[in-house]
Amino acid sequence: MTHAPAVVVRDLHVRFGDVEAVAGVDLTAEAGQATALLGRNGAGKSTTMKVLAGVVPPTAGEVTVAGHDAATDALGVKRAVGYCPDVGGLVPRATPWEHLQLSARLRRMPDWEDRGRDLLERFELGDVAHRVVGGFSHGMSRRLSVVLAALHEPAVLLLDEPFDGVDPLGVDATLEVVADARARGACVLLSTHLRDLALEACGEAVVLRGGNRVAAMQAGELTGEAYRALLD
Ligand SMILES: Nc1ncnc2c1ncn2[C@@H]1O[C@H](COP(=O)(O)OP(=O)(O)OP(=O)(O)O)[C@@H](O)[C@H]1O
Repeated sequence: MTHAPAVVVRDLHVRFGDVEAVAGVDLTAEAGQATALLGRNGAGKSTTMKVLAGVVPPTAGEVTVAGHDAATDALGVKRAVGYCPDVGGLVPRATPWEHLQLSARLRRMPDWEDRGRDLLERFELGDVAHRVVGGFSHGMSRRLSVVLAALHEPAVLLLDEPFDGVDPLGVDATLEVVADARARGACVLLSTHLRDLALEACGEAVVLRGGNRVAAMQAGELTGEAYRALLD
């Protein structure tokens, strides 16, 4: 029996006014796989992630996420994914626990509390579970964003710059979340500038440049030299 890949992107274009943020990206990712999205500032990684999360519509091209067409079924896409955006997404006056409550309610999750508590502990946010996030450091906010993306064990986990400003324990907790997601058969896409961590977290790598995919390979093949050559 054949199965459809968890994520299919064909000739994706995203335009914001005069800016073509994504200019013909192709990407396929399977269940149980983790794929790193790499590329210089402005290469189109976050915009591609936003389309995969169902929060920005494709201007042209074909995008299917867990069987849902991003152009016509953005709600279906949102239900299938867990998304850690590159910035924002948190309510400054709410606590981590309230963020979890809201997320669980929106997704009609029964019995989420034990998993929520466990994730907060793994990301060392247990002690601040009832403190408003407005005063959180950048790294603490990033860690909470990963927790929120992972809470409902989504079919497709999208982590946009999850390591940005995060300390080594937070990095380890994030790597563990990626490994757990893969082990239960989820598809993971992770954008980062950190080649070493991309290699550690992911088996596949895709490099974007100027809104185009310039390479797709096994992560192990992405040597420092190869990566630098692809960025130029
Ligand atoms: N809402 C928007 N309006 C106008 N231009 C945008 C918008 N979002 C992104 N862009 C532009 O699209 C291009 C790609 O941006 P994107 O954020 O996807 O890149 P990135 O690879 O994630 O970069 P970084 O590594 O700096 O986060 C950039 O030129 C950016 O300025």
